[in-house]
Amino acid sequence: MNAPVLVINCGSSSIKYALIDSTLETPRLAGLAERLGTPQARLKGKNSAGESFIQALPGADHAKALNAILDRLEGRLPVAVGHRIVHGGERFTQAALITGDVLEAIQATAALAPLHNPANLAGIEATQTVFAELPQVAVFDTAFHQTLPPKAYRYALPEAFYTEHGIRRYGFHGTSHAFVSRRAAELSERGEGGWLTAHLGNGCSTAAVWQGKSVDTSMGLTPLEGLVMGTRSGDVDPGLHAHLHRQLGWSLDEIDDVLNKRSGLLGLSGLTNDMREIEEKALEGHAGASLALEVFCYRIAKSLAALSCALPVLDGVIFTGGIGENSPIVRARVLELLPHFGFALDDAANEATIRGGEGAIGKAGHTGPEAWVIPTDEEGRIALETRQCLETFL
Ligand SMILES: Nc1ncnc2c1ncn2[C@@H]1O[C@H](COP(=O)(O)OP(=O)(O)O)[C@@H](O)[C@H]1O
Ligand SMILES: CC(=O)OP(=O)(O)O
Ligand SMILES: [Mg+2]
Repeated sequence: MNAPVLVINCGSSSIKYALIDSTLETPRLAGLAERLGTPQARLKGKNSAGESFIQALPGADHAKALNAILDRLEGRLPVAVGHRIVHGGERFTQAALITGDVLEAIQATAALAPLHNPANLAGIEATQTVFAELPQVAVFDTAFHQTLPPKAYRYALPEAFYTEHGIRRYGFHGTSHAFVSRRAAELSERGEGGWLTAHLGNGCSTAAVWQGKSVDTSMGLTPLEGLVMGTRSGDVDPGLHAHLHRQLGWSLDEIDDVLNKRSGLLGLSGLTNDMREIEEKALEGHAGASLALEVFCYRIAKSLAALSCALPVLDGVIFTGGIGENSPIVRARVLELLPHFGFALDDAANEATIRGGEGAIGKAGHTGPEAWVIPTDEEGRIALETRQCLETFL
């Protein structure tokens, strides 16, 4: 089965797409429809020759954007569509062929990922209209973390919260943590062993992976728990909600909005959610940007140290995502904050590993835990799981 899979990652106002064949070749026919539903809506991407294009799609909705994407596939018809679905609850431990029953289950978890699942569902609906004959597969961010033991996934809350309402830690970015930990097992002489993974993009999370299985992770019931992110606060005192409500009169929607959309790097710096700009301004001496960078790195280090408790042996740490792949400053600062772990950073390798570079950034011959940069490939992994699902079910 060599025909390509169309991978779709639908957000509330954007659709990321990639057409991926079974060899996972690059450059890929891939792109992003953004600002959907506004006069500035546009499609930008790369054709199969690797050339960039931008196409204005004023006022386009998801369905219109999908039609424009279809026109950009250069006549290569996909064999299936693979959708990134952020929350799959406890039901989905692997990818699933999308049937009426599966759609209902995804709808039922929408309340647990209000920023992500409703948009994912809109994407499935629009895709089912535009690509009516193609099988559609759901690949879940939560699936890889379904191997967490109860001590890692249960909150210390009354039992009925879990048994009656499904309130537990689920974890996200599973395709990315799975991809980079498998890749490290291939690249490193240490093999599967125990790896800490740090996915640092707009959303950020860490995971502990023991012998290929996720055993703990920083995100929880929703993708708000854990690290400092672009606009998300990550962990705060749970008492904050009652305080904001009782003392300051904030509504639940306002609290949700500030923690998800106005906090993180943006909130701390008062400037931006973009790490490139944070680094630039911090270098110029901007106090807010410097603090944002410091808190961001400290919280990653603290999370990695905590997750190391889930591993019998620590073989190494892996950085990935837009920040993890491109920021030698963040990687160096995080490792400096973990002196007891015995990492040995090779400064030259760290500085040189950017823009899609893959490799070890620890000193050669060092016997302590390794440090790696591994570019993630969530789309490639979704295409692979989509193919495997088709082979099982069709
Ligand atoms: N050269 C760079 N240096 C530092 N940060 C970078 C660099 N390039 C990209 N980033 C950061 O990566 C983040 C986006 O990560 P990415 O994985 O692309 O996001 P998403 O989660 O939306 O896929 C942004 O904070 C961006 O500033
Ligand atoms: C789950 C999550 O945080 O996803 P993203 O990084 O795409 O926002
Ligand atoms: Mg990304």
